[in-house]
Amino acid sequence: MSSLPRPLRVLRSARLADGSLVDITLDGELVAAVTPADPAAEIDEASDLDLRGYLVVTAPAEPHAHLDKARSWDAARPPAGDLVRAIESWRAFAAGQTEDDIAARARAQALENLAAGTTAIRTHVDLFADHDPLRGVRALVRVRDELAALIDIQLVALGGEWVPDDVYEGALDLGVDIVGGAPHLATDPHAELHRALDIAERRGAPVDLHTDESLDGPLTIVSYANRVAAWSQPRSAGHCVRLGTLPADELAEVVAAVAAADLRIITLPITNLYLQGWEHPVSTPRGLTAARALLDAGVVLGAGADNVRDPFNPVGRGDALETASLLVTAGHLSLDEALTAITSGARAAMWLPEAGPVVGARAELLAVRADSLGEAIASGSPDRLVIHAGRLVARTTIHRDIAPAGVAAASPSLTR
Ligand SMILES: Nc1ccnc(=O)[nH]1
Repeated sequence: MSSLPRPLRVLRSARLADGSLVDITLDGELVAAVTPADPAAEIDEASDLDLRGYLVVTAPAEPHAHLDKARSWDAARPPAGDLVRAIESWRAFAAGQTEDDIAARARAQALENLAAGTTAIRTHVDLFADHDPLRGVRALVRVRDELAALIDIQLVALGGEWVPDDVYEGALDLGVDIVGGAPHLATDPHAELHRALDIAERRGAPVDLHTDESLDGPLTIVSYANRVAAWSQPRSAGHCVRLGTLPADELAEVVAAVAAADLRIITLPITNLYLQGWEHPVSTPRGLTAARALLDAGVVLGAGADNVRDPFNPVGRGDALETASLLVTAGHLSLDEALTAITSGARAAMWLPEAGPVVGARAELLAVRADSLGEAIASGSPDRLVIHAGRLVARTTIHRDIAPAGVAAASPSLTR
């Protein structure tokens, strides 16, 4: 068993998103103090970090991943196209995938996300329709437990109408945390919605459903919101791209029901901009939820990447700053709103406790080399330090001392 990374004591001279320069004092897994930076303070190499030149934000969380599918694009060789095509390609490929194959890809993807600053991931795991429906679940339970010191992983059982109740229950018995599903894909979407919610209710489990992932298909989210409104257990809805194409009056009613139920929404711009709209070659309507209307109604909005380099999406870097950048360009969110969606919004959509550079919050922090939030989101510098539970768990380094003078001069963020 390898030892845990060292606990940190003080992060010196970090810039926050509001522009202030601070020292951040940690106490175990929590932030104990955030005080104006003291440039004269001694740096203790054993327990402090010198963060001059870095912006420090709450570590991103990925509220909706499919680690079991990640990194299968090259081997699966799917044709380009929409959601139905992606599901078929994935199923054909998954038939030949062992528990070890799935675990290896999932582990590699979780570590790529971690290196980019993500310290919590909620991943859906497919329940298969074949001879061994739970091999993906066993693989992901293993990866979650192996990486527990580095990253918090939540597991969602992703079934469909082909998955009997006892397979869902088997996944929960193996240690899956959350009931999932994709009712909009079923022949009777409302019956499938209520079946998933019945299982969650029976088990007292949280629920996180793929919801209305199409531009013009079924609308189930109002029934979902109404059914869970009085629940005590956590509930979230991913995708919700159907909301993005509703007329304003209908959208207002939907958003009101979602807000009243404290149903938390997870938007997934990278994958949904790829998957939806193929049937419209000109002025393609794109797959994004109604982010502005949801935020204006006070709904919790988290943002993630969804699929990474698999039959559902050939691209993606496992980097939440890429998601934030798309929220600015495709979703017209402000830089601050985009940051919130990938950090505290994503954590709230996962029903995780508050984290970030705030007294009393969990010490989940990302330091990225940048002078401002705009620079961090725009440049996505790979020069990052990642802190999970008060410990340094990942660090990428550019050797500035040996960078040729011309390079340093041309790129101010390479100089100290
Ligand atoms: N967007 C997605 C829908 C269903 N399954 C996936 O892996 N991705």
